[in-house]
Order: sequence, then C-alpha cells, then structure tokens
Amino acid sequence: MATRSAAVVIERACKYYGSQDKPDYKPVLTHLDMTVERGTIYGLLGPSGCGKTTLLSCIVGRRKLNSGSVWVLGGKPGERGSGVPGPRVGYMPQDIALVGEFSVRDAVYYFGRIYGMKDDKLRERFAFLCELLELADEGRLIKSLSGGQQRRVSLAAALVHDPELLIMDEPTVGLDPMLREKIWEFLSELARRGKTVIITTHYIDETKQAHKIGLLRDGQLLAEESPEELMRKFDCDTLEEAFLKLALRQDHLPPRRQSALTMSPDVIPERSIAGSQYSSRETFNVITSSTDILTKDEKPKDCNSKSKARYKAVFIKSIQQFSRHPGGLIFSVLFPIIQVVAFFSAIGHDPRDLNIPLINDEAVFSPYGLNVCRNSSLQPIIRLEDEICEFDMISCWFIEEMEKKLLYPLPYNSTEEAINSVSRAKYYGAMHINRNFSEALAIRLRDSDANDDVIKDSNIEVWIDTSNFQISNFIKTQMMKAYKDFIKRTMIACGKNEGIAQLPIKFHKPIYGENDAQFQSFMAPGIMITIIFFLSAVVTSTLMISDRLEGVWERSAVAGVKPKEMLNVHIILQSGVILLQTIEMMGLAFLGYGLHSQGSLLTCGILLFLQGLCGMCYGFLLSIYCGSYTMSYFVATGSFYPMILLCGILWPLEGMSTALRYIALTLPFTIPSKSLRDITEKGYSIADPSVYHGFLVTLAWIVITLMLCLIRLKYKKM
Ligand SMILES: Nc1ncnc2c1ncn2[C@@H]1O[C@H](COP(=O)(O)OP(=O)(O)OP(=O)(O)O)[C@@H](O)[C@H]1O
Repeated sequence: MATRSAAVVIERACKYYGSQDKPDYKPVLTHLDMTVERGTIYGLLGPSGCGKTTLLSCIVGRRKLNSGSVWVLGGKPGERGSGVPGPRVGYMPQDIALVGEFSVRDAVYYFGRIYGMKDDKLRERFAFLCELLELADEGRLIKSLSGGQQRRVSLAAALVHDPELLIMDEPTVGLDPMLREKIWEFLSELARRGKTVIITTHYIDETKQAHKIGLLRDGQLLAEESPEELMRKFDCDTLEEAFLKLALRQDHLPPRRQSALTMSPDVIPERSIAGSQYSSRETFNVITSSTDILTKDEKPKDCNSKSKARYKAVFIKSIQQFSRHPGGLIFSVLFPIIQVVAFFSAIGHDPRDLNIPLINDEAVFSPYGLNVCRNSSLQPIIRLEDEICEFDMISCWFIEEMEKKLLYPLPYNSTEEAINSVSRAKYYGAMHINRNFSEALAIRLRDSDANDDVIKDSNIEVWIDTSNFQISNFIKTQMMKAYKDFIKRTMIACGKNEGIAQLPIKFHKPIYGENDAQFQSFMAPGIMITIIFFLSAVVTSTLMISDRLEGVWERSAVAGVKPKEMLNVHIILQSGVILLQTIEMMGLAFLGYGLHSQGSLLTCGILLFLQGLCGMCYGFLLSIYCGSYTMSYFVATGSFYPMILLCGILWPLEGMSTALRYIALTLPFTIPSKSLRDITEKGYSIADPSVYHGFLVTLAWIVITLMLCLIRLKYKKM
C-alpha cells in the first residue's frame, strides 16, 4: 500500500507539441520523473522555454501527457472527484489572466465565487490578502494597474480559497524585494500548515527557501534536491554555481548518457537527500492507480465546487465585463440602430437631380426657340382635322412627363456636345428629338405603312452610360414610364383609344406586392437578418477570443469552470442582447420607417432572434477554431462576404449556376431571408414550407455549429 505523503508524483512523463513526423515536432518533456511531497515548497527552475509551464499545465490537468502518468493529491488530474482542475488547487499562471474590466475586488471575488465561497468568508479572505499582498485600491480596474500590481492581484486570486496545492508560474516577477520576501514567508507558513507549493521563478536565489528544487533541462529534471544538498554536493556557496556545474556536466555527457543523468550515481543520486525524511521514491509514492491512493471515504468532501456557484461567478464576471466595456455596449446596442437607419436612409430611394442633356431640334427650329416648352402660352397643339390628329411641338409633353419621372432635360445646342458631356461622365445620358418629331409621330400613329424616314424622325434617340447599372436602369425605366404617360395623354387629346400606341402587354394587379415594387421592402428582410447575424457573430467571437488570449478561459478552467458552463452563460446573456437587438430593429423598420408586413410580426421576430442565435454560434465556432483575433477576422470577413453575395438579396439565385445555387441554399441566411420576405410581402404563416424551411435551416446551423464547438472543446483543451 502506498504512503500518502506525496502531493504530486510524475512518472516517465513525455510531452511533445506538433506531430512526431512533421517539422513542427517539439519534444518538451522526455521521461521526466518528479515528486513533490505534501507540506513542502518545490522550486522548479530551468531556462526559458525548457517546459516549466507545460509541466505545470499537465499537473493542473489542462494538458495531457503523451505518455507517463501524473498523480495530484491522490488522483489523476481531470478525473471525476479529483478536485483538479478545481478547488483543491490554486493556480497562478505566468500571464495575468484576469479580465481587464474587473476591479481588484471583482478579480479575487470571481475566483472565490467559482469555489463556492460564501460572501462573508470572501470578504474576510479578501481583507487578509489585501494586507498580505499590499493590493491596490479595491475599486481600481485591473487594466489601469501597473504590471506588478496586476501580478499581486493575480496571486491573491490563486490564494483566495486557501488551496491544498498552490501552483505558481513566476509569481514574483516585477515585485520589489521586500514584497518578495513577504510572499516567501507566507509560502513557508502555508507549507507549515501542510499546504504544498510548486513555484517557478527566474530568481534562483529565492529558491533557497524552497524545500526542494527541481532543475528542468532538456525535458528532464537534472536534479531534485534540497538547496543545501545541491550546494553541498557540488561544493558551492551559491545555487547559481551549483546549477552551472550541473548544466556543464550535462553538456559534456554524450546524448545517450544525458538522458540517464539523473540516474547516474556519480552525478546526483536520484533520491539521495541526506537528512531528508524520504529515502527513496518507493517509500512515499509507489502509486499504480488512483484507488491505491485515496479510498472513496478518504476523498475530501465536495472536491468539485458546485456548478451553481460556478454559474453565478461566470454570470457576474460576464456582466461586469460587458457593462464596463463601452465599445462592446455601443457595438451591441447602438450598431443595429445605426445600420437599420443607414439602410432605410440610403437604400431604395430613386436617384434625384438627374439631368439629361437634350437637343430638341423641334424647339430649336421653331419660331420660339429653345424655350418653347417653358412658355405656358405656347403649349403643344393637337389639331383634329377630318378626325385626323395633327401634332405640333408635342415633344414638350414628353419633356414634361420626363420631369414628372425625375429626369430633367437640360437644353444643349448640338448632339456632339451632349454626347461628349456623357463621355466625360458629367451626365448619365443624353437625348435628341428630331426637328419634325411631332409631325412624324402623328403619321406613325395614323398610318400603318409609314416609311423608314417617318419612323426615324418619330424616334427619340437616347445615349446612356450603363457603367452605373442602377442609374442607367433607372433612366431606361423612367423613360418607358414617361413614354407611357405621354402617349396616353396624346391619344386622349386626339379622342383615340389610349391603348392603341401602348406596348401590347397587359400587366394585371400584382398577386403579391405593389405595382410599383419597392427595392427597400425586397431587401429589408435580408438586410435585417445579415445585421443581426454578423453583430452576434462578431461580439461572440471577440469576447471569447479575448477571454482565451488573456488566459481568463484557461485560468477559470483550472479553477473548475467547465467549457460548457462558460458557453451556457454566454448563450444566456447574448440571447438577452439579441432579443434587444431584434426589438430595436423591428421597431425601427416597421414603426419608424413604415416597412409593411402582410404576415405575423411575431413570426418575423422569432426568425430574426434565431438568426441572432445562429450568428452567436458561428461566433463560437470562429473563436474556438481560430487561434487569434487576426485569424478570426480573416475567416469572418472571408466567409461573411460570400454569404451575403450568395444569399439572393444582391442578385437572384435564379441567375446562378445550379451547383452554386445549391451551395447558396445551404448558407445560413439564403433561405431564411426569403422566408422573412415571404412573411412580410406575402403574408405567409409558419405553416407554409417556404417559411418553416427558413426556420429549419437556421436551427440546423445552430445545432451543427454548436456540435462542432463541443467536439473541439472535448478533444482539444482551449
Ligand atoms: N502550444 C504550443 N505549441 C507548440 N509549442 C509550444 C506550445 N506551448 C509551448 N511550446 C513550446 O514548448 C517549449 C516549452 O514551453 P514552455 O512555455 O513550457 O516553457 P517555459 O519553461 O515555461 O518557458 P518560460 O520560462 O519562458 O515561460 C517551448 O519551446 C515552446 O516554444
């Protein structure tokens, strides 16, 4: 039966990064053995990059060894009921790993709450730590503190619950010698009380106060001795000298022997701590399985803090983080308003002040000159002779109708000049009316066998700059409408059937929508969906990545918070924000800008809300699969554009190839945009396939993205 004096036992640990047969292969720990006895301070030393942090993260259960075993406080890290990660261990990582928006008090309380500490206990402990670590004013925000002040708060957060095992990665960097001394005194006091401390530091001198020092080099511990023993063995006065000799000796050994260095009796016998209470590894840690170590009854009660307490802690943290981040607040609350206002103010309105250079030869050669159409006493003349219409200056009516359609003819003297003005991009179109336009038009309408000259003279010639697709289309459409009204007016004046000169196509009242279809009402559903999707995706990915990069996620996980709990809290809070955004957008669109909906506004709201959730899940996916902000922005931008381009609001799906259309239909807001439009424009209900398909696509995206996130979280520690 094993004795139970070891807090941490590591046997033949191997850990590497990358893949063994790839260039990124980086072995860090190679058959490393390590033992930390309970109630001792263990100083872990080693050059930068030798693997100290990796080793600590394996001890706290955040990384897995590739082979070998780790036992911590009688259990395997991550094992159910082991309390590691969790309340039995206090972890101070190398980085500050605290939310910048936390106050000093919030930071310490956050970890206390995770461990389920009661408020009065927390208050008491916080007061003690404030004094011990000389913390800055409790109300100051972490982001406003100096590096040293932040480090002290970070240390306080690791100590708040008085853990059995305290693991600290470089806790004293940047602290003044007096405070360092005070901290070491406190650590010694902890050890006297039976607590175990593992500490990495760059100050070799500091480790004199440790009970045991482990020197990590080339993936192994070159020595694991008390400081006195090390100096005695190497006949040195300082630890630095001892380490130097040890390192030199290792460098001079052939590689094969280097790996056996710790076993070599002439170097440092593995467990030969003279005067130590331990004589060999076997006496304190022959451990073969967790059941050898602690029986069920021996396991400390409540090893894992309560999920409810963790939820409460993470909730409070997220609210503090959000409410103290003005940028995030503005982005979430104000941006939907700005974007909806921008859309309704800028999109779908007819172009205004469009001047069209016009050479009206009919006017130029009339006795009244160019201004004939402006002179109300010189109106076009329709003579009815023998039931036959004769026109004079009828072009003035066409010009009037054009002006009603927002096209303003600008008198020019020559066709060449007018076309030139379009070539120089001054105007979008020019037109020419022939000298005997009225006369030729009268013949054309009257005689079915009018000759080519009559046809030519009765045509109005137009030159358009089509490089601007929207404007050129607008000019063409408005001219057709102007012609329709002009010819109707003319025929009525002649007492003829107005339909004679119209296009022989009859458009009935539209089955859905208005006669004069509005681009705005076509685009609005898709735009609202894209806004709510993107905002949620960006807010979620940014918050999650910042938590991860700042180390808050990692540190919370070591304290026992499960990824699922972090995600759930974010989902609940973000759902509130999405609901607010949905109400804001719908209020503005339907009440503010008078967007009309034939169908249920509630169904519209639910679909928009679900799209927001879908965007949030997409944000999770980005934050979990992208290692950095840069990568997430690249992926976000790279994916959002195709989603918008293919969703059918910019160009109909019918214009795409069949394969592309199928791809477009699987994207998160192609079908939902159409569904929302079908509710607003056609009044369809949720029972209609074109509406519930939108809901199904949205739900499918939510489920698939969440599953991908959970799979990644399960198999790869974040
Ligand atoms: N996630 C990772 N992927 C690939 N390599 C990594 C990763 N993390 C660490 N490494 C590499 O593993 C080695 C050990 O890193 P580690 O951070 O454990 O060293 P360390 O001793 O704590 O260094 P320092 O004292 O500078 O903090 C380094 O060479 C580092 O570049």
